[in-house]
Amino acid sequence: MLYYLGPRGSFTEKAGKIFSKLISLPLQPCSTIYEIFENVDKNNAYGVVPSENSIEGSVTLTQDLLLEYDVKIFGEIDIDISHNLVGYDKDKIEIILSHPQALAQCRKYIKEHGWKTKAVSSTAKAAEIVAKEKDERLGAIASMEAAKLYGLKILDEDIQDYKNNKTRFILIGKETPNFNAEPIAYKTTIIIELKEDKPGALYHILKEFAERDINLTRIESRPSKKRLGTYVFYIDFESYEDEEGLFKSLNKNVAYMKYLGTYPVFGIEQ
Ligand SMILES: O=C(O)C(=O)C[C@]1(C(=O)O)C=C[C@@H](O)C=C1
Repeated sequence: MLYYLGPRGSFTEKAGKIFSKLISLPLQPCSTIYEIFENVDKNNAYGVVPSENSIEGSVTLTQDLLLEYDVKIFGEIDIDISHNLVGYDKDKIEIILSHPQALAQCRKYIKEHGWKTKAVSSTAKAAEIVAKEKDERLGAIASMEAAKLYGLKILDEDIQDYKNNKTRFILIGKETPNFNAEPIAYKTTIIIELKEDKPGALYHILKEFAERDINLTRIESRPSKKRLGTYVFYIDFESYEDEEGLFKSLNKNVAYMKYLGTYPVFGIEQ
């Protein structure tokens, strides 16, 4: 089974459909990202979750759960995200419902109209609620598919604050799946915690990558949640032959390291 953030018509479903073809598994909707991680971990299943967006940055819940749960990343895909205002009548709208990431990606547009906002579990859930409530004062930010599925009008198209909007989705699981297509690249993700807070501590980590000519594609810090001002670092890098050698050297300078996997990146036509 391949779990995704539902209901039907969410952007995660779009990514889910692609992964579902790639690993030949049926899709099953979940109502939260938490529920996806739970199902993947308990049922030895797969899940597709948003990991970062080109406007709003990290999906922080996904990042935190990658550290908490015993799951690995097995694939990655970037999806074009075009948000739409959906509902009944634009002039009557007072409150906009959507996923917090979508509300943030359309922050300027919402502010220009002076609407209030309400965060819900996904863009498709927002459309579903607006359709059920049949209240003209409500609008949703959602996909065109969601508008069609839930019988709402598309009142404005492509409303995100920056046009070239993309979200990166990852495939999570416990065991390496078989893919029936060729990737465009391979990547590795690790999470590290520095040994001590001293001058050059992060430099000594980054030096290991620089000396081996490894291209980092992301470095991001999240609070360690142990003490204010202490962090864990999420590092993505392009595939490298001698990972064992690299990890051995890194281990000398880190208090903790979690390997999230070396996985294929797919570039599927959308
Ligand atoms: O709400 C949805 O449709 C989702 O699939 C979630 C999500 C996200 O969490 O980033 C996915 C893509 C967009 O960036 C907006 C929302």
